[in-house]
Amino acid sequence: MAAETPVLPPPPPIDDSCALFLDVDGTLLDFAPSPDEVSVPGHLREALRALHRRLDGAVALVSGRSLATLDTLLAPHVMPAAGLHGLERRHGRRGHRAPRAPAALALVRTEAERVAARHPGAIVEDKGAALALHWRAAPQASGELQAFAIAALPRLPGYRLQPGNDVLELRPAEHKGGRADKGAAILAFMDEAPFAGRRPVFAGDDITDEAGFAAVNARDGVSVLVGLPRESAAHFALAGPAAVHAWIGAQA
Ligand SMILES: O=P(O)(O)OC[C@H]1O[C@H](O[C@H]2O[C@H](CO)[C@@H](O)[C@H](O)[C@H]2O)[C@H](O)[C@@H](O)[C@@H]1O
Repeated sequence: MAAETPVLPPPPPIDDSCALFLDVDGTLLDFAPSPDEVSVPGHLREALRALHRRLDGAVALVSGRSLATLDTLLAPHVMPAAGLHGLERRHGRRGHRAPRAPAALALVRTEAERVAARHPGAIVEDKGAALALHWRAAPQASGELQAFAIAALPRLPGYRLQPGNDVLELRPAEHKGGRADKGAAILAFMDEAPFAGRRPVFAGDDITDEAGFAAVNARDGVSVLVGLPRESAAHFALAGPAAVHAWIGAQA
């Protein structure tokens, strides 16, 4: 008989010694049929602003979205953030840009769009250096889109597949020869004020968030899996974005 997925306890309250790292889709925001259809509730903007003040600025978004998209979603609030699963990072004047897209990616995108066009609701999201093939609103496209991405991978040297929630991405594996994942991004923030010296806390829902969980666990931090129970390195769990909003909105 297969071992049951353990039921994880809720995370402890966020206190003033924490450095808080937050995934976006599926953690702060409810999923929508397409990337452009998400909505950011007013109370969430307020909670993020209040936390930013309370933790002396030690709050960052750690997302698969691009920094430009995160800024648009949260405008006018501009937060420290890592985008494209750690391929880009911004903290004031520090951080690094995403690598340039190789010329071959443009042709791969055009071909992916042709595949997606056969399935109403399927979406190709151009994120610059990364390309995401979405099937949330077109589940029947899942097999064809995944097969396309797997077949296209050898045409993009240095790229790898990034699975996610009803999505498969083609993305650079590394950046400037170094690790480019959510864990590396969190550790880079933790080397900088005002994050340094605090206890890292990271909440996320997806496979890409596992690298973040491992990073905060290694620093005796708090790792929070959001959503349905599954095998994970996280030590704590919350049921979904509404529970995350209540947690980050509560005073320790
Ligand atoms: O790391 P995250 O901040 O969670 O970003 C992961 C991906 O999120 C977006 O896609 C997901 O959310 C969409 C909107 O709810 C949904 O339609 C899609 O099915 C999800 O996979 C975003 O579009 C991707 O670029 C991010 O990598």
